[in-house]
Amino acid sequence: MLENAVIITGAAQRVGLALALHLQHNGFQVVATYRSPRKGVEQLQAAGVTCVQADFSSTQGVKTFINWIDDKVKSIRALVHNASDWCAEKGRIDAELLKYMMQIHVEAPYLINLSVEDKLVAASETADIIHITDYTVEKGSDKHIAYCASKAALDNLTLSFAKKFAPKVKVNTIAPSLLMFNQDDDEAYRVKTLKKSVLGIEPGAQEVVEAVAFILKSNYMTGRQLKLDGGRHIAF
Ligand SMILES: NC(=O)C1=CN([C@@H]2O[C@H](COP(=O)(O)OP(=O)(O)OC[C@H]3O[C@@H](n4cnc5c(N)ncnc54)[C@H](OP(=O)(O)O)[C@@H]3O)[C@@H](O)[C@H]2O)C=CC1
Ligand SMILES: Nc1nc2c(c(=O)[nH]1)N=C([C@H](O)[C@@H](O)CO)CN2
Repeated sequence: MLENAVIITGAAQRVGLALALHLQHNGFQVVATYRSPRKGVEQLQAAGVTCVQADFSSTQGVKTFINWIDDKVKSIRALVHNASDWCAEKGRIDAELLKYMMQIHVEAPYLINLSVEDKLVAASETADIIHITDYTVEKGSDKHIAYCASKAALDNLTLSFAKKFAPKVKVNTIAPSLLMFNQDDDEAYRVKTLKKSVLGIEPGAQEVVEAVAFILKSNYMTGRQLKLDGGRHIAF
């Protein structure tokens, strides 16, 4: 069974992939979830990461992953809830969209956290849970309403689980604004988005890698947020 595992959800691409490879190369035993085979999964496997197929869009999918952890993992050093789907309303009035956003951003972290408390406490040092949210939690979003509400709920889980799991487990939020554009983001969108912060850059996945590294080394931060937003809150 895996000991002191670092579990990262949705780690087959972009931020999760960069984080998983960094931590694996730095001596941690990483477990990465993915939905569909792709180049990133091959990269992770080549680096020695344990890759697990998991889809959190249903309660059964979450429970299947929890059962895998129960069978294969003795203790957990860190649990990073990175898996996410950035869905916009696009004019839809759709209860299913809100349910889906709450399913993957809230129910999955909630059930997984509650189910693995014993394995977090069994780690050889203080363990960490990290919830990756979004800057828009503090401002709202008129285009990603359900997404933003679900990330706000995820941020609130940080407060509850930090209280419930102290002192053996620290629980914190990383709240980014722009990290990485998507391939289909056009030039006009990129220019507009970069102007939203006073630093005006696309920092890339490394910003989250450094933030996670800080939290893992911290002995005194829990129930708090690291806001990685280029000063977006003071831009206007
Ligand atoms: N990129 C950015 O600029 C910003 C990102 N964030 C947050 O940072 C984190 C990382 O961002 P980024 O790398 O862009 O994320 P992605 O949009 O690339 O998604 C990360 C992963 O989530 C997984 N995922 C999506 N839906 C499900 C599901 N139903 N079940 C299981 N896994 C799922 C996907 O795994 P798979 O591909 O294997 O299906 C995907 O690889 C996210 O939480 C995001 O909300 C916040 C602000 C800005
Ligand atoms: N799961 C994801 N969440 C978010 C993404 C993404 O690509 N995947 N991207 C953003 C944007 O970069 C936004 O922060 C700036 O336009 C937000 N969340």
